[in-house]
Amino acid sequence: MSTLEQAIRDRLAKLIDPNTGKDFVTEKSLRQIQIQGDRTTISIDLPYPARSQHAALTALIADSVNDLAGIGQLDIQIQSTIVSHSVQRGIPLLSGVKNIIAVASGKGGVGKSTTAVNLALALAAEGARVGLLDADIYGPSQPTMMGCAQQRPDSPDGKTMTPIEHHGVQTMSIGYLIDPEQPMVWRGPMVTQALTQLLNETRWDNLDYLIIDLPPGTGDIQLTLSQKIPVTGAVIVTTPQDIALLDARKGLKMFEKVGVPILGIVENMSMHICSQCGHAEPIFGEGGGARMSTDYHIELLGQLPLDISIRLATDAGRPSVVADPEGKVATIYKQIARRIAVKIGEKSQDFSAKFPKIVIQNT
Ligand SMILES: Nc1ncnc2c1ncn2[C@@H]1O[C@H](COP(=O)(O)OP(=O)(O)OP(=O)(O)O)[C@@H](O)[C@H]1O
Repeated sequence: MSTLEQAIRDRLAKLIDPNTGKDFVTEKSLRQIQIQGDRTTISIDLPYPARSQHAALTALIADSVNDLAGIGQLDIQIQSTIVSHSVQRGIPLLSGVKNIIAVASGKGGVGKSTTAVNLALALAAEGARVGLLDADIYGPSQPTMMGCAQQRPDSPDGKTMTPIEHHGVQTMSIGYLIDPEQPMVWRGPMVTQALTQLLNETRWDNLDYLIIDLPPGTGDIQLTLSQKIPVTGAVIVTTPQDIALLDARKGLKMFEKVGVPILGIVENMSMHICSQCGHAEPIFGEGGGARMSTDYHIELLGQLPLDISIRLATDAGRPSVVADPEGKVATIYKQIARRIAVKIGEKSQDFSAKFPKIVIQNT
């Protein structure tokens, strides 16, 4: 290793990636340093998608090494590689999907589907390949929120379905297959079967992340699903209200029971901001998510205001991250999505596909 290469490595070993809080050497994202004549190329390979961060990271790295003697013309290349991470023991990974993120809530109406759809869009905006499975079988709202309620999935082989791609996300929902006017009167085991079928019989195309919008609650359906689906981590959506928090706590316990790690809590409808005067009022209480996060040592990933623009955007089939990508709300969703991706990137990798299966036979 040349003196210059060592000097660059030493600088990057002290430089903190603001997204992970770790230096570039510890987070193993420094892939290569190439010095050819008066040209230096530094290649960074991040474990999380970060298109919106490329300019800031490039400037940060350039600033930290620019003064080194002999660096010449500096070229900083940043890319992301998302790999599969471990899931519950004994459950095989799903073909075409690297990581599954379950979005859950203890009770209905807290904004779980709105959060799931915006997180999926935020990860896609950062450059990841993303899918969204609407498992909210009693109230499939994703087709409307994603603006593709009129579409029907194709089944070229008559056995599997091609997901419907919209706003850059591959989607599947029971809502595409049933008459939305007909109430669903399915019992627990039928729901679980329908959902696992929907998940397994969709031809997910090389996804980095599949977001699953789980049915609300913590009953048998949710428990069975979390035992059958290979989940990398779960996100719990709650409002700051006590009752919603009590239910969210049950959600935490449920995932703990089946060995699914909790990536964090999203507090929705944290504060109402008056569209007329800008006055902020905590309609659903204050600080609940933060208390829960402290009590259970779980990260509070972010807080969304109760904002009419969020409802209008999802009703119109263009969720906030698509409708106003640089707006305040989209920025919060993108921050939450990045935190989730970083947390997944820190988890241990799943090597099951890389190692041969060892079978010990008794003779
Ligand atoms: N932060 C917010 N500000 C304003 N409206 C919101 C917000 N979050 C969600 N909503 C609206 O609240 C309603 C319920 O949201 P959503 O369908 O996402 O909840 P849910 O928890 O998935 O409900 P369910 O599980 O019963 O389907 C929707 O009309 C949505 O547009």
